[in-house]
Amino acid sequence: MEDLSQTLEKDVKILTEYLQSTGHPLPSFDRQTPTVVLPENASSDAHSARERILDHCLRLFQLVAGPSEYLANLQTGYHYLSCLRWLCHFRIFHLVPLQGSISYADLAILAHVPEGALKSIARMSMTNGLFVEKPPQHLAHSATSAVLQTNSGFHDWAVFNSEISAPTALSMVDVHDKWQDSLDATHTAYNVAFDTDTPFFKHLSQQPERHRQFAGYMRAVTSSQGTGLKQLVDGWDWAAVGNGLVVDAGGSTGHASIALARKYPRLSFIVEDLPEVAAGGPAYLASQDDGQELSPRISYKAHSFFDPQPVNDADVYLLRMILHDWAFDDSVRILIRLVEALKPGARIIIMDTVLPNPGSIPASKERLLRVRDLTMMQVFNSQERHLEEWLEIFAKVDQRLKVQKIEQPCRGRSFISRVGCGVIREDL
Ligand SMILES: C[S@@+](CC[C@H](N)C(=O)[O-])C[C@H]1O[C@@H](n2cnc3c(N)ncnc32)[C@H](O)[C@@H]1O
Repeated sequence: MEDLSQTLEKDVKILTEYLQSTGHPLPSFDRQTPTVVLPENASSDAHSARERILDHCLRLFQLVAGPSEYLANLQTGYHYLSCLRWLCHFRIFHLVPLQGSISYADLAILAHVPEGALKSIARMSMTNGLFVEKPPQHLAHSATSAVLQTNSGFHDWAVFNSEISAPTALSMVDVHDKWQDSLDATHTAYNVAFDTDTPFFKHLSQQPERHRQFAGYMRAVTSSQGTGLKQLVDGWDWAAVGNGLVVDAGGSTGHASIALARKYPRLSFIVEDLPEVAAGGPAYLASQDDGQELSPRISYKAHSFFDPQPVNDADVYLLRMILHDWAFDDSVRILIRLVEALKPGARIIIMDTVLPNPGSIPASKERLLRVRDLTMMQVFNSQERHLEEWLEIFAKVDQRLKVQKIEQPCRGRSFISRVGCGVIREDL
């Protein structure tokens, strides 16, 4: 315990000195605090210190709570999520004003909810950083709860996690009772939880509000510290592609292509996704401040990556956070469609997680990768993969495929490790 607290003290000093010397605000519970503590381009020492602080705080908490308080603390996780769902559903994040406060009594009338329940749920959420009670019997935003009003992607993320991901996770037992060894994309915890035999993305596409929410969820994931687009934009030598064409396969409404287009003005992009998703792309692009300027270089195409690839003159085919959604055989099929379309010198860039060995990175980081691994299993019967598992997929696609380069952008400082993996046909 003392060792951990001594290291913690040193790291707090490193982080504080960095923030002060660069004019960034210190972390605070103040309502106006920035949503990100350290900018992505901060020094790697500062990022490493912050990561160690997170990890040591977690370990100190577990150490001092001791085994006897383990279960009591476990309860907070599912209660925080059910409170989050309730607060989103009754629009509490939007009804509490960004400036000042509102009394519980007035808020209960506006939200059409019982005042007593509102108080209990808000007060539980306050123990987790959402809202503050200031003055007494009045609710005001904290910096974190305010983001759930001001950033629609984060609100979508909260709804999606509490309404879809949490019930899915709780159905793991039922799915493995029912289908022990099946890797079928319709034999998942999601299928059990939502009583459907339709695979996730198809099921989503049948519910317009849900698939809109999922696009927001993806944008929120992309703007969180550690999973940001900076790793995509700076983690590969895109400038070397010159004035080439990039196909962003499964590119949602185009946030990754937009980020790349901003930094690399010579590149152009075709964002492909399922018809319902691709249809929302132009409006999303138009909603960007520079949307008009970028639009000549970004177009959208309804296309399933299981069908023959219609664009065969691209220089890069990007699969960002795609293959982890698909089990081995489907991942092979998706890649085969791209290999068929590769012109000489073209490449496939895969941006996905390469899992570390258990215990080889701090638990505060590893647990977020494991969340993703479990989510892939629960929703798609897929998984996050270790390097050997990636190599097995590539070998099955085409023996001529070779991995050209594997990069871990921002090594040791990204909150979630992502690896860019360039694959190119050997004979081209
Ligand atoms: C996890 S999201 C990744 C989105 C984006 N590439 C990113 O990095 O944020 C997976 C995307 O794959 C799309 N998708 C699912 N099935 C597809 C298919 N058969 N063909 C094309 N896109 C598909 C989904 O609609 C969704 O936008």
